[in-house]
Amino acid sequence: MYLKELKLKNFRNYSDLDLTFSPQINVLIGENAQGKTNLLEAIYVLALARSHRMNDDKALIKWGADFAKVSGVIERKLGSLPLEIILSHQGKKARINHLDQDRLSQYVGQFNVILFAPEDLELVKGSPAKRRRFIDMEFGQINHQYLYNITQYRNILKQRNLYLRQLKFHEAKDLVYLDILSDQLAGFGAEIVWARHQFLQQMAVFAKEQHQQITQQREQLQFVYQTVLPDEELTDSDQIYHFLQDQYQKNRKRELQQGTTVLGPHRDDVAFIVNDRNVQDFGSQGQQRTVALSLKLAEIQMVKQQTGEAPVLLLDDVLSELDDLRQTHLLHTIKNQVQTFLTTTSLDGVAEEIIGKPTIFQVAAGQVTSATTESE
Ligand SMILES: Nc1ncnc2c1ncn2[C@@H]1O[C@H](COP(=O)(O)OP(=O)(O)OP(=O)(O)O)[C@@H](O)[C@H]1O
Repeated sequence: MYLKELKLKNFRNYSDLDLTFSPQINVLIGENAQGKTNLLEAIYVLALARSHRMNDDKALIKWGADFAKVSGVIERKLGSLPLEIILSHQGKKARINHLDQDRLSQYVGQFNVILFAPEDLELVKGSPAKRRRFIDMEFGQINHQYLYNITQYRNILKQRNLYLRQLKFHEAKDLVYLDILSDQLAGFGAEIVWARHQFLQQMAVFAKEQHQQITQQREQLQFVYQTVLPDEELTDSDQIYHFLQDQYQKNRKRELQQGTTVLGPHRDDVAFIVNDRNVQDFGSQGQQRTVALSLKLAEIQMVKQQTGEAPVLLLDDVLSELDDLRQTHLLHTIKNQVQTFLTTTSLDGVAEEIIGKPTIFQVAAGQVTSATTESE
């Protein structure tokens, strides 16, 4: 799939923008703070109905404006698809083919994007929350049910934690209500753990292959999913459900003392093992970066496998962070296969023989001009 057209109205520093893109490589070139990342963010918002850099949608609305609109046309095997996201101070609206969508979990997944930014290079050594978010955003794009379960889990977890606090401070005492919440949480939690287990197993195969190629067979990458039960003991969602229920009973005293839910998929993590050692603790910065790159490339393959189409790749100033070997591997893998948007302040140092003849856009102070493509 690829993004053919993008229109922005009052999005960040863009008042009005209307662009048509190449299905291959699009380079957004400009000085710092001109709006290159804002443009990638708009594409991300069109795909996932939320920003990759913040939770507050209001920050996306141009200062002083009442609303922001991002619309685009996606070309897929089945034809063109218009998508639209409208953000206002009252909330957000999503439209597929000009029709309002009631549920954002239904909207997400029409347009698949993979974003790779310098902060992703921190994925391996960053906090577990970053890795959970990575799994949720990537898996959520290709599985509506997963996204729905995550939303439900978060809502119930919030209610349950609130209720545990009330019990802790003796503002409530009905333990039957706690049982009801525990049962609901165990239900959604079990589905999430089982889905993550399966997703990570599939993704590990692709990531291992990518990692081997980048390191010229020197390194073996493995994933270890760290959840409520050891990875190898997970058999199905029913088993996890009963296990969680049992654990909530066993930990009741502790939860009442702490006033919070002490276990469940909201505490999950994943460890990346290279040649039998955890890269988070023992890997060099270079090895950690290779893992991050292998993960991103594995995601592209996952989306392709699940949807039958390649996603769109957004590279936010990341090429300059990769050495020649990794840069070459990345560009070779995407060449002629994946529509790519790449932001940079300069193309100097980017392997020209691989990047080929991209379509270039100049970005300056919220204005984008199409520079002559080198192929013309
Ligand atoms: N809601 C908003 N309304 C108007 N302008 C905004 C808004 N949010 C951010 N900006 C402006 O957008 C600009 C930043 O753009 P962006 O983050 O896309 O930079 P960039 O071109 O990617 O630069 P860099 O290379 O430094 O990452 C800043 O000038 C900032 O003031």
